[in-house]
Amino acid sequence: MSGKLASEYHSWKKLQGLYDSEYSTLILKDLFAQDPERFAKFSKEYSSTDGPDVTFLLDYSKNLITQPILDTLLSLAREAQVEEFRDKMFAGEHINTSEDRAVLHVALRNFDDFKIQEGGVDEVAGVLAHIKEFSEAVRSGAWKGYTGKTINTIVNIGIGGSDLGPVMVTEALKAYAKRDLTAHFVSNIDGTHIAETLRACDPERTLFIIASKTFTTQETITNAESARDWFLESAKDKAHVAKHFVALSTNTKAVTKFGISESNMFQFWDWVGGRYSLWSAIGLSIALVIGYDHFEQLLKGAHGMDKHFKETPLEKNLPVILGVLGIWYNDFYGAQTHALLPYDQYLHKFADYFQQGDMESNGKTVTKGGQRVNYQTGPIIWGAAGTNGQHSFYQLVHQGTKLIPADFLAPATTHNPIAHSKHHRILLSNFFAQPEALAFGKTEEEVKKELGPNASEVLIKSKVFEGNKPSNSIIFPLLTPATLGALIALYEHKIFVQGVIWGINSFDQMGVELGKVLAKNILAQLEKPDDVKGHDSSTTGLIHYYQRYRKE
Ligand SMILES: O=P(O)(O)OC[C@H]1O[C@@H](O)[C@H](O)[C@@H](O)[C@@H]1O
Repeated sequence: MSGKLASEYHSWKKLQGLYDSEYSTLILKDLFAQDPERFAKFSKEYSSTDGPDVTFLLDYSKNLITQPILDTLLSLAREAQVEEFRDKMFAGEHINTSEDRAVLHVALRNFDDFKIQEGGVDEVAGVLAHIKEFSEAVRSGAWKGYTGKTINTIVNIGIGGSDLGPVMVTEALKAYAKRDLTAHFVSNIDGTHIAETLRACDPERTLFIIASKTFTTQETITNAESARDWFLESAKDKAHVAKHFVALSTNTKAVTKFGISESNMFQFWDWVGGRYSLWSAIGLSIALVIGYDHFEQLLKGAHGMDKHFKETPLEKNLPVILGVLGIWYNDFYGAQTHALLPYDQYLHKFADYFQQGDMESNGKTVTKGGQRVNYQTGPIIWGAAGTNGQHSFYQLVHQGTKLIPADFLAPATTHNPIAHSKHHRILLSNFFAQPEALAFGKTEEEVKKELGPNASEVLIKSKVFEGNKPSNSIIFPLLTPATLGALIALYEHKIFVQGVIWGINSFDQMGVELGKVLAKNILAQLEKPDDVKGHDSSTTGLIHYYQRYRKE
């Protein structure tokens, strides 16, 4: 972020010119026909340079680009000082300017490789050791509940970044899970969430993990208090809380006030953003479910990607390539959304996770310098696991009027090769087929030939696929903890690159505050109709309607 609006950059203007003059000739079918080397030119294999072996292929050849367009997109990244800002992030500079904070989730998975200056960074190893010791004690059965029984259930109580990362990763790495330890995740303030979860829990064998960076989040604290009340109905003595409640937080004072002792608190620091916190103490539930060693592999896989992002020239830098391709569609093609489509059931929460990761980071209208942008910023992120999506929303992606750039992800091999991997081969055939269909479509001539001479004009038209829909494909050998770590870090850095180009602060989240303030005010007015004051007629009418049915 050089203080300019992105649209003021020379490369931005050049891209607009390229779009205007070449848009109509950017036809994937032609681009592939013209250049037999297109796949070789526009695909890259990632291989980690240290730590656990991670490799994957990123194929970005099915994008509406030529080499000059990609070069100009990379010039834009350079002009926006992506490299300088990346280096500032890794150096611990306070690039989260509105909150005057460093942005150092990379320090949580650094293992002493990069030199990072910031208070707390030297405590990371100690917290990891605490996570290791505690998770091993619980998993081995050495940690006992208040009646001397082992723990067989964990309940992570958190929301947003204190929930979505652990949920996504524990689902993604279920193949590595300890099967006799059940994990629940309670996030919603709706009492149904905690009530239904507690029905499945035995107070003598349940560990509650209260995950909250601030330890002030209304949903989390209310759910935690209800869990504690439920626990004490059986345990009676408050002293037993120590064996069944731990906290993950930056706020020691609030944690101890809640009744959790400091020795059962896992610390992290204000330079860890909530949506970047699964690598921190917030990952305790992950370590409990998959074991500390696998958790460390996850971190090391991410570190490998950090190294790639930090040290690779922009032309070969995968997060940068994904970032600028996203800008091309978002800002020049006018695409509103971006779909994440993993062909892996284990990754069924991947898009949910990056809804917060991307949309809370880059859903901003004002630059770091306080100017209103005159271009689009963060896209709407959505998606679902393949092949389920094919039977629901793909119709619109293929034949609707909207351009939806998509990323397809899949493992070449599966943890569950049932029926001699028949399922997996069918899954992968769809993973290969969908981007092909999106890119190349089906012409009217092809449809006519298929339907024969008697087909009606209307039927023919309805079966045409215009194609020319862009996508990236990412294929990796197997979904291991280290591979998942690298993939998450890939997307984190993509989001970073885009935020720098748009000139926004990707690391605050002021936009979630107003609703919280209004809800607090309304909560105090819910009892009596006469208390309802200061609202528009719609809000007042809605609250009055509720009051007709209100119960204790
Ligand atoms: O971990 P905490 O402090 O309870 O916060 C949970 C979430 O709270 C939300 O309000 C924030 O927008 C998220 O970024 C955050 O992850």
